[in-house]
Amino acid sequence: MRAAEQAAMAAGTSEWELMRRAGEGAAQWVMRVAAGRSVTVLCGPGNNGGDGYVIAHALRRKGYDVQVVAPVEPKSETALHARAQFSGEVASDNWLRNPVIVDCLFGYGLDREVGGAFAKLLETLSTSNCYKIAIDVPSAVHSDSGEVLGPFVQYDLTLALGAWKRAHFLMPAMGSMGARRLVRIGLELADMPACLSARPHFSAPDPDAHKYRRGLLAIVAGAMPGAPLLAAEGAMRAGAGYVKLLSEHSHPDAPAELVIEQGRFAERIADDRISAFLVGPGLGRDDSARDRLERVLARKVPTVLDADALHLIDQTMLDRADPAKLCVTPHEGELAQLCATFGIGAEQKLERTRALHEATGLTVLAKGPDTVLQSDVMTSFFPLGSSWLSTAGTGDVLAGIAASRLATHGDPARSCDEAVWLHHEAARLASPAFSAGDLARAVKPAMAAFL
Ligand SMILES: NC(=O)C1=CN([C@@H]2O[C@H](COP(=O)(O)OP(=O)(O)OC[C@H]3O[C@@H](n4cnc5c(N)ncnc54)[C@H](O)[C@@H]3O)[C@@H](O)[C@H]2O)[C@@H](O)CC1
Ligand SMILES: Nc1ncnc2c1ncn2[C@@H]1O[C@H](COP(=O)(O)OP(=O)(O)O)[C@@H](O)[C@H]1O
Ligand SMILES: [K+]
Repeated sequence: MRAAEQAAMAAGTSEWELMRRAGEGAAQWVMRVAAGRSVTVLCGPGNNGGDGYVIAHALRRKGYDVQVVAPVEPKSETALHARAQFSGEVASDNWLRNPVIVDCLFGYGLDREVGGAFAKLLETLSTSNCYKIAIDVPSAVHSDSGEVLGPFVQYDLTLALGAWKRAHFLMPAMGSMGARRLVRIGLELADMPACLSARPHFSAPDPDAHKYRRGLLAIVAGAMPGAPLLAAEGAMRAGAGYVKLLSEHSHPDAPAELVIEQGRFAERIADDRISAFLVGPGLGRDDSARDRLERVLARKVPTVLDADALHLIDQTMLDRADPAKLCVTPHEGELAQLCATFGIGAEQKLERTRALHEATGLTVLAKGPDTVLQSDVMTSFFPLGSSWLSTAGTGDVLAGIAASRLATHGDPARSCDEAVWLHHEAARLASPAFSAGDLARAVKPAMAAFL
């Protein structure tokens, strides 16, 4: 963000002009929400506070009753300029008298725990029943890590200025932001190493399609039958032309359209029409599970690794595989396990995800409310999914969808990206209180949203 702002300034746009665009753009949103009600703007010492004075000035010009509360005077030259323009009341007390509060205490310049008068203001804000708007990021949020460094405030609306920051898509910060909207200020944001995933687009199968051309997915079953069946239910609706379950057991409850192959595993996986594998859900962690995983990895076919496979995989197996064709889909605990296996010391989710990719070459889809995808080219973040997804088996469904997409085109990063969107849309359609089976069945109508 700083680099993009520096580039804009080097090209002739002043910092004041950027602040004016940011503040006036944000003020449009504030007015839409306030709809004539009185507004209090909290202004801090830096340029986030500067934005606050621009917002206050813009509201006042439109006839709004505006109170500014600022514990200290601005420190930066541009913020002082903004302060000088605002001719209304500026108080330094802790009395927030209006029904709409705009928080401009700190933006991405927050670099330490919030204390003193600023913390008191945020505490007052947290207990007030007013409508709360955060400008750029909530003021106690560290914009790079998503950590909350002060009193926790639940906002109704967060207006990101110029570009999304990482904290807009990382927990715990994202959980405090309410609705999130982006205010554009004309920055060039090409070649960013991180982005918000763009909605994917799917097409109907080609006119000359047949089941193998559309992709044959082989799901490796193991000790527990439920998880691979859930994965298969998702996979059959996510694009692959043919989904098979390779299993030693019979599955009397399996749907008729799911082909179950029993018999010698080595022969089954040798079929060169298989365009992707899914290994892990229900696999187990014994020697037989390890043996199956090793054999699949040695095939060097695009593969999704989930659940038990994430506990079994190690460097020796990876040395015999082609990591560029593999994606792993860990939840928090599995990510911790993978980091332990591959000697990664990072603490935070984003750093762990990136370090795991760096160390292994695997495409990493780190699941959770703040899902992060790390591939060779990009870190991707996603809009928030339904919190009803927090139920057992939904990860198996996600793995099935990702493997199905992988079977259709063979690109691990694209598969994971598409799978998150399909999973979220299926969850939206199946909500509320769905089971993993309901979710898998909702993948079919979810597909329609992306055609
Ligand atoms: N630089 C630019 O070109 C633009 C910046 N904009 C705004 O500027 C913000 C960033 O501005 P700044 O870099 O000035 O940073 P901030 O306004 O976020 O705050 C930094 C100031 O707060 C102090 N500070 C940090 N943590 C503190 C704490 N815990 N307790 C007390 N004081 C603390 C710092 O010493 C510094 O004085 C963005 O978030 C955005 O709102 C926008 O106006 C768009 C243009
Ligand atoms: N609170 C939440 N909000 C949004 N998505 C969630 C939430 N909790 C879990 N999820 C999603 O639900 C899925 C859970 O996967 P996982 O933990 O592997 O479950 P399981 O192993 O039971 O299948 C993941 O896709 C995750 O991103
Ligand atoms: K803020």
